[in-house]
Amino acid sequence: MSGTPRPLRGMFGGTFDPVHNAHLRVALDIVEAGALEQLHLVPCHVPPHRGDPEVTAAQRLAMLELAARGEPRFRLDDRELRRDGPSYSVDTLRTLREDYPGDHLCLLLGSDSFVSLPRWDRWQELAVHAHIVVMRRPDHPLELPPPLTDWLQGRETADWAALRGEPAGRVLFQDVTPMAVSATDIRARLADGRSGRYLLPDAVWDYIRDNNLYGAGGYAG
Ligand SMILES: Nc1ncnc2c1ncn2[C@@H]1O[C@H](COP(=O)(O)OP(=O)(O)OP(=O)(O)O)[C@@H](O)[C@H]1O
Ligand SMILES: O=C(O)c1ccc[n+]([C@@H]2O[C@H](COP(=O)([O-])O)[C@@H](O)[C@H]2O)c1
Repeated sequence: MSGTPRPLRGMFGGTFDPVHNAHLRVALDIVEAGALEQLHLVPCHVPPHRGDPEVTAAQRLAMLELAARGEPRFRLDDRELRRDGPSYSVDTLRTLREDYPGDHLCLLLGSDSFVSLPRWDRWQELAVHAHIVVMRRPDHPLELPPPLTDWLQGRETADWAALRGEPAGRVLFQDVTPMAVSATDIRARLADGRSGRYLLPDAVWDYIRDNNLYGAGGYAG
C-alpha cells in the first residue's frame, strides 16, 4: 500500500577488495536514477560466501574512504567492520532501519549478487527491511533461479516513486553504465605486474602501490 513519500536511503555492500570505478559509477547511477538522499557504502567484515579478502579490513576501508571523497551523497559506513562473525546483510539492514526510522531503505545488488540471493542468510527477510534495486552487470547476465522467479511475483516495479511510497518489499531493475570491471580482474592484473590505473580512482591506485597491496608495490607507473 502506498503512503506518504519518505526519504530514500541506499545500502551498497561489498567486499571492495579493492573498490573500483565500476562500483563508484553504478552507485552514482543509482543515486541519480532514484534521487537517493544518501547511499551508504558498507564494506563487509567477514564475507559470508567467499574466502577472506586479500587485504585487511582497515585497508579496504581506507581505499573506500579515498574513493568516496567528493561525492556528498556517498556515506562511508563501517558498521559491519564493528561486528564479529559473517556480515549478513539482513542484520545490517535491521540496524540501518533502527538508525533511520523515518526513511525507506533500498539494498543495491549487482545482477550476480541478486541471482545468488536464495543462498543468503534469511534472504526473504531482506525485503521486510528494504526494497531491492538490481543493477544489471554486462559480465553477469540475469539468469533467475526458480525460487527467485516465484518470489518476484507482484514485487517488481519500474517506478522509483513506489520505493518512496512503500516501506519495503519492492524489486526494481535498473540499467546502469555497463562496465565490465571487477575486483578479481584487477587483483589478477596487479599480481601479474600490470597497472591498475584508470580502473580505480587515482588516489586508490596510489594507495595500493604505496602500501604494496596485491603485489603492486614494485610498479613504477
Ligand atoms: N562492474 C559492475 N557493475 C555492476 N555492479 C557491480 C560491478 N562490480 C561489482 N558490482 C556489484 O558491487 C557489489 C560489491 O561487489 P564486490 O565488492 O564483490 O566487487 P566485485 O568487483 O564483484 O569483486 P570480486 O571480483 O572480488 O567478486 C556487488 O553487488 C556486485 O554485484
Ligand atoms: O547476507 C548474506 O547471507 C550475504 C551473502 C553473500 C553476500 N552478502 C553481501 O553482499 C555484498 C556483496 O558480496 P560480495 O561477496 O559480492 O562482495 C556484501 O555486502 C556481502 O556482505 C550477504
